[in-house]
Amino acid sequence: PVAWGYEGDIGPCNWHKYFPKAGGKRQSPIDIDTSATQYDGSFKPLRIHYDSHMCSSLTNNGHTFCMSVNSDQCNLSGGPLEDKYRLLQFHCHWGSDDTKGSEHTVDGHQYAAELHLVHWNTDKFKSADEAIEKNQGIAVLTAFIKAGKEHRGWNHVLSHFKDIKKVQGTSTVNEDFNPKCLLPENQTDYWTYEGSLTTPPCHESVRFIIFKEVVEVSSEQLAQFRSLCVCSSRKRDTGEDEHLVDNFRPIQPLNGRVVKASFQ
Ligand SMILES: C[C@H](CNC(=O)c1ccc(S(N)(=O)=O)cc1)Cn1ccc2ccccc21
Ligand SMILES: [Zn+2]
Repeated sequence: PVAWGYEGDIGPCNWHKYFPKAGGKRQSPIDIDTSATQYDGSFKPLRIHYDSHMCSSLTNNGHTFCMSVNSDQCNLSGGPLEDKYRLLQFHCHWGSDDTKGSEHTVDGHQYAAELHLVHWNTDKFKSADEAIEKNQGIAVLTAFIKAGKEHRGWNHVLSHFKDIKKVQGTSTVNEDFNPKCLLPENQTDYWTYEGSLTTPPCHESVRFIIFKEVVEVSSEQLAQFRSLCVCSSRKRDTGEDEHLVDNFRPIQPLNGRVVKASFQ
């Protein structure tokens, strides 16, 4: 597989050379210009049904941490979605300090981090690997994260980070954890638009649902995101680990797409 990253020759400006879809017309992330969003009164309530008795595994894939979920009881439907989607994994994007890290921006404002809960369309496709590259195949519930008060739910995930500090590290998470606790309280106000995977191969298969309410975690918890290492144990010439930070893609052209709002 072709190596890609977030800086230098393998960075986002060159992804299109090996991953042609990265140069497509409906790429993500984007800036949400709230003065240009269109209210859509036809959306039904979002239905987010997750159970917490699901065995999951947490991995450092060298680009982010990924909590894989293998429960067929974690489903998403309603809102702008025509079909039923199943939770596959969740992960985050963050920066090297609290002033940057989210992928989407709102009126040009970038948050400290962004949570992606990735679901695949079980009505239209037989597997996640098929859905990942097809239109309407993927739905990503998205929450912005800012530095503030401690988030106790996040500690259930962060407590496993010491096992995945190095790339390809994996840890099994078998506790009574429901990822719904990572979402904001207000789940009726969101923006939604059709985009792409924000990492190569950047398939244009994603409907983003982005909550307006921002989730708070403490600065110490944000620092734990940054404790992950991007390389195996390759030391930089200065001898210290290379940390996994600034794993957010720059915003992409809207190309005439309209961002819908579930609220006025
Ligand atoms: C893409 C897939 C690996 N990438 C993702 O699953 C993924 C999910 C969500 C996002 S985000 N940040 O937009 O939420 C980004 C990437 C590998 N893979 C699996 C099947 C498959 C088929 C062809 C090519 C690659 C394939
Ligand atoms: Zn993501």
